[in-house]
Formats: sequence, C-alpha cells, structure tokens
Amino acid sequence: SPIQKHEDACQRTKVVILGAGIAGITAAQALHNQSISDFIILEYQGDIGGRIHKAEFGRGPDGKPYTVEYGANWAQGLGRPGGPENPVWTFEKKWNVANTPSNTSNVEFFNELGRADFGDEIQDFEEAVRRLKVDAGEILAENLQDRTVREGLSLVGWKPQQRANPAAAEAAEWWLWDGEQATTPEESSLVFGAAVSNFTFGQFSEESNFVIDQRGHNTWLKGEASTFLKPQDPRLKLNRIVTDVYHSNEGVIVETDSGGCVQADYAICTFSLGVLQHDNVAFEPALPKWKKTAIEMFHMSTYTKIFMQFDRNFWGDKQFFLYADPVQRGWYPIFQSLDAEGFFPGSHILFVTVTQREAYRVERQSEEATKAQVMEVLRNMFPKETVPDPIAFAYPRWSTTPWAYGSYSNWPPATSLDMHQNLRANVDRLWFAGEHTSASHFGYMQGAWFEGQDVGNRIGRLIQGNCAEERAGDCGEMVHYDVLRGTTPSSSYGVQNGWPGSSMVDG
Ligand SMILES: Cc1cc2nc3c(=O)[nH]c(=O)nc-3n(C[C@H](O)[C@H](O)[C@H](O)COP(=O)(O)OP(=O)(O)OC[C@H]3O[C@@H](n4cnc5c(N)ncnc54)[C@H](O)[C@@H]3O)c2cc1C
Repeated sequence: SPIQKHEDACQRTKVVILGAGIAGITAAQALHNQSISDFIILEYQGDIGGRIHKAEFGRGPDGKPYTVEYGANWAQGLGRPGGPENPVWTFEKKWNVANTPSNTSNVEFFNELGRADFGDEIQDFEEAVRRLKVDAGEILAENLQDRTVREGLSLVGWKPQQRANPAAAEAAEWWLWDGEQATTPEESSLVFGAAVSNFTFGQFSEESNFVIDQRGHNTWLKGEASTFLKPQDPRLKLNRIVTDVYHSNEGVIVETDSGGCVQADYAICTFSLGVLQHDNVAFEPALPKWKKTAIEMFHMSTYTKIFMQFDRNFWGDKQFFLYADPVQRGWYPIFQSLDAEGFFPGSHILFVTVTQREAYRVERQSEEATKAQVMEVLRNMFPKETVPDPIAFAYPRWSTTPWAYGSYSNWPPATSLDMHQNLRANVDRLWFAGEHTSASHFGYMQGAWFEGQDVGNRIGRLIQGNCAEERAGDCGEMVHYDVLRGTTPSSSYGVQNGWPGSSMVDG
C-alpha cells in the first residue's frame, strides 16, 4: 500500500495539521492544552492566518503604505455584558488589535443621478427579515421542508421588482443580504441562513467592529499561536504545499510539493471548501461518496473588496455609501470610506465590495477595466464634484487564489443538517475542520475557531483514551450519514451534528 511504501522516508508525528489558518492553529492549541506536543502544521503560505489576509496599499503621509485587509475585516457579533462573547472578539481584545465600531446607520444613498433617499427600503427590508426569521423558526421547529431566502422573502411580502423603486429595493436587499452572506437570496437556505444570523448576531450582539490594525488582523491569531509555538518552532512548517493525502483507519501520510512527507496517526485538514472542491489535493483512496457529495453540495462564495486611494476626499465623512444601479443588481453597490473618523482619517481611501457573479466578472477582467467602471459609478454618484482618478487601485482575486478558491462558504437551500454533518465528519484518520464545517457560524472567523477547537479536543481525547461514554456527542469519532433524507429530525439537532445546544431560530 502507499502507506507502507512511504513509511521509511517520512517524518513521524502523532497529528499532522493541514493549514495554519484559524482552524489549524486552534486545533494545535487544543492538542497542546491536552499535553499533546507531538504535532506538525503544514502551511502553503509564508505566514499564519489563512483567509485573515492583509495587504499593503497606497501611501500614508510618511510615504509608507497602509495595511488593509483583503480577507476577514470585521469581528462580527461581539457580545453583550453578561451574555456569551464571540471568542474572536475576546482574542482581539486580548492582543490589542486596533479596531473601530462599524456603524451601518452612518450611510448615504445614491443612484445614477447622485444623492437619493431610500432609507425606507432599508427599514422595510429589515422588517421583512424579522418576519422571515419567524417563518424560519417554524420550519425548523416543525421539521418542515426548507426553502430559499428568495421564496421566504416573497412569502412575507418583500418583492423588490414590484416596489415603486426596484433598483433602490434591490440595493437595500443586496447590502443587507448578499453583502453579508456573499450569496444571493436565491442561492441561500432560509432555515440555516436565519440560524447563522441568529447564532452570531442574536446570541452575541448586533455590533461589528472593523479592524484597522497596522500589524494586520492576523495579529490575534499569531498572538494565540505564540502561547504554544516558539519563534521558529520546527513544528510549524510554512511554504509547504500539500499535494497528496493517503489515509486509512491506521493513519495518514501527507506529501508536499517539495517532496517532503509526514506520517501521522491523525490528520486534520483545514483547507477551505473551495480548495476541497478544486481537486488539486489528491486524497487516496478517493474520498467516499457521502463526503464527496457533501463537498459538492455546499457553496463557496466570493466577496471582493476593491481598494482605491485619491489625492483628496470628495465624498464627505460618512462610513457607508450605498449605490442603487438602475439596471444591474449588485453593480458596485457599497462603498466604504477609510477616510472616516476612527479609520484612517486623511488617507483618502475608499473601497467598494462586489460578490458572486459580479466578483467573478471583476476578478476575471483587467484592473483597468474595473477602474473605468468604478470611476463611472463614482462620477454618477457625485455629479457636482470633479472626481479625480485614483492614485492607487488594487484588489485580490479570491476565486482563483489556489490556497482558498473563494472567500467563505454558504448553506444552500433544502440541504439538511445531516448533509452538513457529512462535511464535518472524519474519514478514517482524516479529520476536517474550518469555517465551512461550522453549522452555526459558517462564513465567520468564530466558526473556524469553534470547529478547530472541537476537532483538536476530540483527537486529543482519542489519543489520551479519555473519551467517557456519557460524553458521546462531543467526543470520539464523528457520525456521518450514508443515506440522506429530505430533512433532519428535530431530535438530531445536537452536538453530535455540530449544533450547539438546543437554541433554535427565534423571531
Ligand atoms: C474576503 C473575505 C472577507 C471576510 N470577511 C470576514 C469578516 O469580516 N468577519 C469574519 O468573521 N470572517 C470573514 N471572512 C471569513 C474568515 O476569513 C474565515 O471564516 C476564516 O478565516 C476561515 O478560517 P479557516 O481556518 O477555516 O480557513 P483558512 O483561513 O482558509 O485556513 C486554511 C489554511 O490552509 C492553507 N492551505 C490551503 N491549501 C493548502 C495546501 N494545498 N497545502 C498547505 N496549506 C494549504 C491556507 O493557506 C490557509 O492558511 C472573510 C473571508 C474573506 C475571504
């Protein structure tokens, strides 16, 4: 077998962790906390952080570039006094990560003729979402068939195309739905879309803070890593591209592009759903059908922030600028000012966000083509100003980045909790963790943290042999389902399927 063939040449360890993003680092920390120090982390990039990913952009007054975040930017759903706190927010505070409150009421509205007022559309959409969540709660509690968010919105009476100002209604809807999930209402599950929002913003709080730390947003994760990894720790192997993963019920062998290999009792694969869907890591034997099906069924979205710096501020002091294009939903819809108080005042930096189809289009076309389109929009938004060309302009291409292939995952309609559990479940000694394996916080940094910790704890207990039977559910191997039914019985909503407690969607 390939496992025997490689055994002699490979470095030996107990647990090999694939990826040094949040899930990978957190899994290693969970092992460390159980006194398991025999692990190796293999990471594609030259640093810790994964999709918390900074870039240098533009120039400050001192001539040095600003650090901006191409990936995760907000701590979302912080927590309230006496209530549970978002663990990521706890770490951001612990490591003094500079951040500023993001205020979505600090917004101005625009259409192709300049300033407009469609605050009512925002209010009406928010009201529709409240009713939508009541329906979602009922569907979940009664174990009924899921539906799309679009169908759910229509049923509570939100129909953008039938409103007086369809473009404005679509802009409001895009901002508050697509701008969060990076996926359209047509492509999103009503039940689990409502649930992830309640778990993050209901359970913690509505507040989200925007990180402006010039050391980079990954500072908190590097801080946590420094509690158990020494500088230059030989167990953290950066710049290693995993190409092949051999797995059996006895162990794993992992090969990298440099010809290196690691043999371990367990592997934890934290690659994004996009990487798993791309087939450029070979799993041998091929992953079983229940796992492959789950990987293909869930959805990897793309969320693209386009940064621009100007020689002056022509947009004023607001944080957000929502643009309703007359014909194309999602056409350069939300601009954000980093020139605003609390961000980088004096930087004259704006960024505009596009998602999904518009993100793919922008990521495939040249920077020049994108710049021309963005400038046309800005000149329409500010007809009374002489809008200059930007002095810096740049954006990432998440959909083709080989260590991510997209931004974050989203739960498609009519897909059950059992199906999602198949995304989480281990295959022999090969385990999976990441944002996408979180049933309650998929798409968010905290989702990756909860899942990395869970898998690290489970493997630690298996290695130590201290998985008491009464703990079954959050201990031992994960369950998976060879046969999937249309819905998951209410009684199965528990930790064994990655559902944290019994808290359900509420109004
Ligand atoms: C544009 C964007 C905006 C976002 N905004 C927010 C936000 O505001 N708030 C929020 O909470 N979340 C946000 N997120 C989501 C958040 O970044 C993720 O949920 C989280 O970082 C995922 O962590 P992870 O450990 O699951 O995966 P990753 O961070 O992807 O970690 C996986 C690691 O595996 C490595 N890897 C991949 N392939 C290989 C290979 N073949 N060999 C070796 N290593 C490999 C990768 O380099 C990476 O380091 C955003 C993400 C993006 C992309």
